[in-house]
Amino acid sequence: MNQIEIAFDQPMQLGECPLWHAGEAALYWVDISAMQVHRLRPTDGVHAMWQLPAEPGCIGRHAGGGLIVAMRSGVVHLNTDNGELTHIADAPYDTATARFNDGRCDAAGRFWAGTIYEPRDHAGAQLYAIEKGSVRPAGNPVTVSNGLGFSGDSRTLYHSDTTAHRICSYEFDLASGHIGAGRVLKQFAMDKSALDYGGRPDGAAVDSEDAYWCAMYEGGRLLRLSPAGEVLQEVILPVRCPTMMTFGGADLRTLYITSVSEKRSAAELEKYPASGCILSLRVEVPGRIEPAYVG
Ligand SMILES: O=C1O[C@H](CS(=O)(=O)O)[C@@H](O)[C@H](O)[C@H]1O
Repeated sequence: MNQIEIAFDQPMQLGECPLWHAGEAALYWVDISAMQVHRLRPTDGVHAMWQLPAEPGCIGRHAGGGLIVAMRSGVVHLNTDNGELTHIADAPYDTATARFNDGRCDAAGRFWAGTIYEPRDHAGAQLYAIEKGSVRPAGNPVTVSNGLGFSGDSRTLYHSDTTAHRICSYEFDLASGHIGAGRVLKQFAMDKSALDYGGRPDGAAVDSEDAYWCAMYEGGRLLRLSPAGEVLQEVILPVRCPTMMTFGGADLRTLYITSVSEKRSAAELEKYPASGCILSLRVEVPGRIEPAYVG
């Protein structure tokens, strides 16, 4: 197994949504709690940060340049040249109890963003498709929407509910954006106090062999699952709460992983001093270039 390295050593509070921009050879990600978007050019270490007025749950490349950003308060375009924000869509939920969470673009140029229902007492969150500035709910209600991904042929959509410890796969029609029949890809054990607790599924990325990489929050590991849900590989991490990964580098074989430092115990942070940092790991099978939002 290749060595895990620290790609960016300033800890994020709630690092999420790493996104490789191949055209810029740069890694973007968000710190949700700090209300920031970050960019790092790994070749020369140049780093930039944009401070936002609300928590960004997820980002995608925008075909016109810059990023689409799903913030608690609504969806915006971030001009990464001058920092300007332009409204795309209102938040389709009560911003007092929910915010956008994990998301990514599909190959037809839609942006998919799910929400997190913060009281976490019922499935009050939802996945949304954002297309030409309009937002529509899609898929089954969840409590914490996460793990969105697409197979290479775009005929499968992956989606997880972190709270339910469950990853599902659905039939997907790229032309219409319709989500069809689903099945459970993997159900994880839910007893958080068990000594062998392995964590719950957070963000994900699908590689070019259509394996589903999944960050196991509070599990301190990544899993690589086959399209049938078998565990093909496990990677133990030097953090307990990884949140998501993306494939980057010129060959798309560097996995960049975000993680969390906020609301973790002093003992955990002492044991895992890399908590919140951006980790990287060389892998055998490359990922794919992330599609962009076409507006
Ligand atoms: O806020 C977040 O927290 C969840 C983890 S959990 O709800 O506490 O289990 C994480 O999955 C999510 O991505 C993050 O935004």
